[in-house]
Amino acid sequence: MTSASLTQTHDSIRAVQWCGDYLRLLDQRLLPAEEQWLDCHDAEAVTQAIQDLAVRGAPAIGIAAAWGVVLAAQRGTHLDQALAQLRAARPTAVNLMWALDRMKARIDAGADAAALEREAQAIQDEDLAANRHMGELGAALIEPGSSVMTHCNTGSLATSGYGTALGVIRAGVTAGRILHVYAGETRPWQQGARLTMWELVRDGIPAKLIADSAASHLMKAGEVKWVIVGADRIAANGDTANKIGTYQLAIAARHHGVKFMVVAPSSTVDMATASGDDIEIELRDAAELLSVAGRRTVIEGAQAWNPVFDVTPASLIDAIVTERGVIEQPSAERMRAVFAA
Ligand SMILES: CSC[C@H]1O[C@H](OP(=O)(O)O)[C@H](O)[C@@H]1O
Repeated sequence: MTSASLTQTHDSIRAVQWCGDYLRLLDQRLLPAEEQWLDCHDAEAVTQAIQDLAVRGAPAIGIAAAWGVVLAAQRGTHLDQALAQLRAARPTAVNLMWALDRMKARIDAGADAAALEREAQAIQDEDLAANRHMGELGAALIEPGSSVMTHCNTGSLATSGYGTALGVIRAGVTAGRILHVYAGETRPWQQGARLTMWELVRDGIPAKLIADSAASHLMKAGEVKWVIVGADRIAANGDTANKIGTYQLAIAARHHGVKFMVVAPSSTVDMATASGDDIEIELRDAAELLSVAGRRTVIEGAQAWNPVFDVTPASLIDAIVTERGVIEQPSAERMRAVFAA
């Protein structure tokens, strides 16, 4: 592990950086206390970084995995083995499988390490372009002068840059449509508190952190017009898997007349999965709930259940924004109209 000072600021933070023969990741386990870079020299190290959440966020783990395949090709590692290891790193975010399928197609077509490097770079570049386009599309839905709420971290750290839901927020702030942001802390890993607030404060975007359990109270007070979230997998009928706690935000939003927006690139859409019932939900170590910052906070002997995603039914979503356009009141038919092969 090496440390380096951040050379970029604001939405140009690039947390996943290809350095020619190794992959450099801004270690998200340590933010905001420390800005340290983790250098991965082989596919095993990339797999480990994904499993341990040094790199996280659906698009970012897909991009990192693509670079992991390049490292395997450069080092002459058995490619099928590297692909299998990377694919098994995390189960819910389909961007991981999407990126590996794309790399596998190039391998099957006879691509060498240089050609695979070009493919991984294309995956990374396309994600940035998609984020910027989604930012414009999503921001246009928001009434000028609004406050919004977000959950987890969907910004530059979770993508190739700019962000999905946080990209809409960035574009909305720039356009004067969003005046204020509320970020849920996102227990237990605190992506909202540690990462989203880090990005918002660095950008100078007016924002307040709230406890996850304050969300309904905030909505009842009429403080927010939209809840804007990312996604890890969107099924063919529009059901959306995202960070645990998203489902209860969608229920509360509908109850209080607050609009609910999902923002994700088309690489997050899984038309082979019929509905949210078919999405595998990642269960992580109970220790993530039983401790805070590595310090045990719950009595020894206590058990915990730690699903890290949940599924929001399409019926609770007002708009799904991808780089291909906006799907309002999503349904299987409306999804098919945009994503049918
Ligand atoms: C831009 S998608 C980010 C997405 O990733 C999060 O999960 P994790 O931090 O566990 O990788 C979460 O579901 C976010 O919405």
